[in-house]
Amino acid sequence: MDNSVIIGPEALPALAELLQRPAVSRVFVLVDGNTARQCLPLLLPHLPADYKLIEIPAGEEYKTLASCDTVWGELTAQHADRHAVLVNLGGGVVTDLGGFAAALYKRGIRFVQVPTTLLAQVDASVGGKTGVDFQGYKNQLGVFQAPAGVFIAPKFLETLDPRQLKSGYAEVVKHWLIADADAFNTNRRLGWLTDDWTSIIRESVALKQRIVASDPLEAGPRKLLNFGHTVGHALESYLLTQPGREALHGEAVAAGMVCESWLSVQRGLLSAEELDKIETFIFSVFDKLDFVTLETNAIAEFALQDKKNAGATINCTLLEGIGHGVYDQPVTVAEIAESLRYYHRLQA
Ligand SMILES: NC(=O)c1ccc[n+]([C@@H]2O[C@H](COP(=O)([O-])OP(=O)(O)OC[C@H]3O[C@@H](n4cnc5c(N)ncnc54)[C@H](O)[C@@H]3O)[C@@H](O)[C@H]2O)c1
Ligand SMILES: O=C(O)C(=O)C[C@@H](O)[C@H](O)[C@H](O)COP(=O)(O)O
Ligand SMILES: [Zn+2]
Repeated sequence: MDNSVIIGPEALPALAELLQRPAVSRVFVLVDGNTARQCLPLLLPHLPADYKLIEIPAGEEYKTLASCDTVWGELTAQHADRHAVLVNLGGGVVTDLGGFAAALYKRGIRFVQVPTTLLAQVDASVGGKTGVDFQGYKNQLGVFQAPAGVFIAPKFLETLDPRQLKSGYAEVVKHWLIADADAFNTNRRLGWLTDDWTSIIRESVALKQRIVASDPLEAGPRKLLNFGHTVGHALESYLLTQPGREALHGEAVAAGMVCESWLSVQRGLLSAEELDKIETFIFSVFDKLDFVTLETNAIAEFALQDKKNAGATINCTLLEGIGHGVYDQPVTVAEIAESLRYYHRLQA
């Protein structure tokens, strides 16, 4: 899968080189309303003069088939052929949706990822998972499809809102918790703010690539990358149904990691001391998500649609100690609801 990940100032010149190849008939650039204004100017010098822009509205609520319709409609109106390339310039919503739309248009055109949020640079642009939300369920429709390249310019982060930066940091912490205890322990002492995002991105991408290479289609070890997401996606999906209470993906995953760490303690896999370290670090970065005890059953039921499930069994990724994820651990809706009540009782 996408072995071609270029990180640093050389990323956009390398993209320009790819787009100039004779095998590329046309270049389309997918943006959302914010990346059109704040990221496109940095990319412009690296695009051919005759590129075409396709814009969708910003936000998770637009990660839908309706937005794909916009993309497919524009590609069709412009007579895009199979040699066209779609450049996805944005956060995880644009890279997930753009990759999915490209994979389906005329049974597949090439796409490249130019991630502009920390979350998309450390996680969403890498590994070939693409998709959209459907009927309120996260990434319910999607395909595994490798991009023709991933071009990561950390400079894009200069315009990113701090809340979005933190959201991306949750996936970095996830990578440490499942596979790198040393990095977790070092960074929890240093705190989350850094002036060297490039190193964090390089290490996170390398860690994710190693896991993806071992299991690109998520039959086994790739499920480690879903730590925090059984509960996190349930929370994110539930809160998306509550106007004004939406959580960012990373915020929901951060809460999910606390809940799933607690479940790991209940299974005897993780010690109470380790849970305490995880909670202390997570709450030093993230505010607690706001929900009430009465809502926990409704939230937990969203996990019945989790993609790791087998039949009626909800399979969760848990921690067998910090730095060691373990996948396919059955949990029940009642246990998930209990973990949410534990989270709710915690003092942030
Ligand atoms: N495919 C995967 O492996 C994978 C991994 C993790 C998350 N995801 C998905 O990614 C999505 C979340 O991605 P996200 O957090 O990037 O959200 P996002 O794409 O909604 O971007 C967050 C916000 O930041 C704005 N933005 C983007 N880049 C900017 C920049 N440089 N400066 C200023 N504003 C900018 C966007 O317009 C948006 O408003 C979720 O849908 C999640 O499910 C996918
Ligand atoms: O790359 C993966 O594999 C992941 O699980 C990464 C997750 O951070 C990401 O949110 C992914 O989109 C979740 O996928 P899903 O299969 O649970 O929808
Ligand atoms: Zn995620």
